[in-house]
Amino acid sequence: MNSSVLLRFFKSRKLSYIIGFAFMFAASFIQTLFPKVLGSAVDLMKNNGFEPGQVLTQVFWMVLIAAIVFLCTFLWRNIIIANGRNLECYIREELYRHFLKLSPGFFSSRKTGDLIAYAINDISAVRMTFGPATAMSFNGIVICISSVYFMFASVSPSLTLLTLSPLPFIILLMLFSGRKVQTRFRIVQNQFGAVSDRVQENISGIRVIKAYVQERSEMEKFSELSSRMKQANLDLIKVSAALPAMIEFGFAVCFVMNLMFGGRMVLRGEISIGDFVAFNGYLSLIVSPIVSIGRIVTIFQRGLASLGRLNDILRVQPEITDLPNAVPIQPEGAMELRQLTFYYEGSDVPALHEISLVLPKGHTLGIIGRTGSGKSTLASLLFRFFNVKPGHILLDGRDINDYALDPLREGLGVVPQDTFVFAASVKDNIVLFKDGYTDEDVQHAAALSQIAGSIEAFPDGYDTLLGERGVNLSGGQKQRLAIARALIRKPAILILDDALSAVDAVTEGQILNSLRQTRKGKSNILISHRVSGIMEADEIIVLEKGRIAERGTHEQLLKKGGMYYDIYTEQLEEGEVC
Ligand SMILES: Nc1ncnc2c1ncn2[C@@H]1O[C@H](COP(=O)(O)OP(=O)(O)OP(=O)(O)O)[C@@H](O)[C@H]1O
Repeated sequence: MNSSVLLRFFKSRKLSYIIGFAFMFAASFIQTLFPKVLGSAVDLMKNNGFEPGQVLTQVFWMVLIAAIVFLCTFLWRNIIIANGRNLECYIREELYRHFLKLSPGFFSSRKTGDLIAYAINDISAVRMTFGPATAMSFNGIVICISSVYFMFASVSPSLTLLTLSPLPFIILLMLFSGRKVQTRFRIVQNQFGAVSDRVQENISGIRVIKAYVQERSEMEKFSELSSRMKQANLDLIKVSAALPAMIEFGFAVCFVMNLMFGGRMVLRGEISIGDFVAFNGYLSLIVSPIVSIGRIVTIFQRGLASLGRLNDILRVQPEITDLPNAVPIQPEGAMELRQLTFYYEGSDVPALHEISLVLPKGHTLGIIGRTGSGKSTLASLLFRFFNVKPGHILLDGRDINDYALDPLREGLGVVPQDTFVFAASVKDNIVLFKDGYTDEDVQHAAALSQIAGSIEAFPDGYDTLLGERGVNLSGGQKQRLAIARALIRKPAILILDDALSAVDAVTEGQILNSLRQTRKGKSNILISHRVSGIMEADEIIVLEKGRIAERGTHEQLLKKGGMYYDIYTEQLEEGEVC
């Protein structure tokens, strides 16, 4: 998938790449004409009674060469480097699109920090490889080949061979140290990952750390990680610092050899002084591309490693997708579960076991049960966050797997246990960045969920920023905001997953009252630990270890005197039921 992403990108920008590389070729090649013209000018000046006009012509050529090289370099840099940025943006969007397609199970098995690293570090490494590093390689190859050609063809083959004889050693040395640098660099990167993971985890869990007075021990662990990272960096510097010095030494040997052997050839009249100057110019021209080889190899190694990592991620297939003949319609509100059994991956204990029930359109189902009894699992199966075999969940008589995912989820509304607040305005948090809702719709949804008063007390009302950059909400306020978010969409089936646990009994009553009045003809599934949250439902099921232990209306269940009755009396004594 990923190589085709690269190919698709290159194909879509074929023309600009061809133009960019043409300018780059022109710049690199024309640059190598400069030492030759300089040499000719020196030869002209050396002769007695030289013609100033002839020298001026050479000067003109030199200025023209410099101007063309400047222009071509400016153009190719703009085209190729800009294409690198476009590639980065293209892959990042592909990756993000892919992330959005992946099923929740994928995200629970990966670290957030790792996924962020894909989107930032790896994509940036790929950009460096297929942008600047590729350009530098091409540029360097053209400069080196044409410089060596001119040294060989227009100065002296024997001098070229002699002077460049240290080059293979320099290149071998660079490749050898490059590998060492690469290994040590990988250790630095791993240490960096460990440090940033720790920082991220500690910042997210700062309240737990403080509450359990863990600051000192966390600091000690962090210091150890930080020292390891420092040591890894020092080890890297030992190799990387020696490399440029060794390369410079190698080139110094080349220049000294040119001075010795080239100088002798000038004295013997085998080459002109202008040739000697031109030769020096070519030698200077190839220094920079050859010095860059090590860096380019490192960039390529990193880029290819990152491309491999991205490939692995992009190859992960979303577990939950539309069937080929999926129907693009929203459910209308009737639900039936037939012998629904569900195991989480890797678990041999069913989270739900042979659940059968019917929820007619417009009815309300209450689900109560102890923690871990399977309540939230049932809610997440309705959203197809996990796959269920055909025939076990039916919506309006149609198997849930036959629905296209988007309309299915658009027809459902959920208020999950853990409410997520985006770093955005209150209004955007309610409409979820969708157009098409009026201010009145937003205010109405907020009023129904009993949050309007709190919002209006905020400095900027519905425009108040929430989350990291803005106001922090209490647990109960967050829950009510999430209820407004679900209500505004007027879903055919509304699922409140313990969504009133953080509000007081009076507010809970008010919200349930609003629901009864505004959701006539629509279905609701109320999941709660508290009897008060579900007692008015048309049918209540009591879940116990994934099975339906009891079912009926509130009155029927009380009469039964079973588990529901026990929960009710327990909560009555604790004052949780009015
Ligand atoms: N993603 C998951 N992977 C594996 N097991 C899970 C996962 N989510 C829940 N479980 C397990 O499935 C069982 C049912 O969990 P579920 O969250 O549905 O319970 P619950 O009734 O909603 O609990 P609570 O009232 O505490 O929210 C539990 O044993 C739980 O450990």
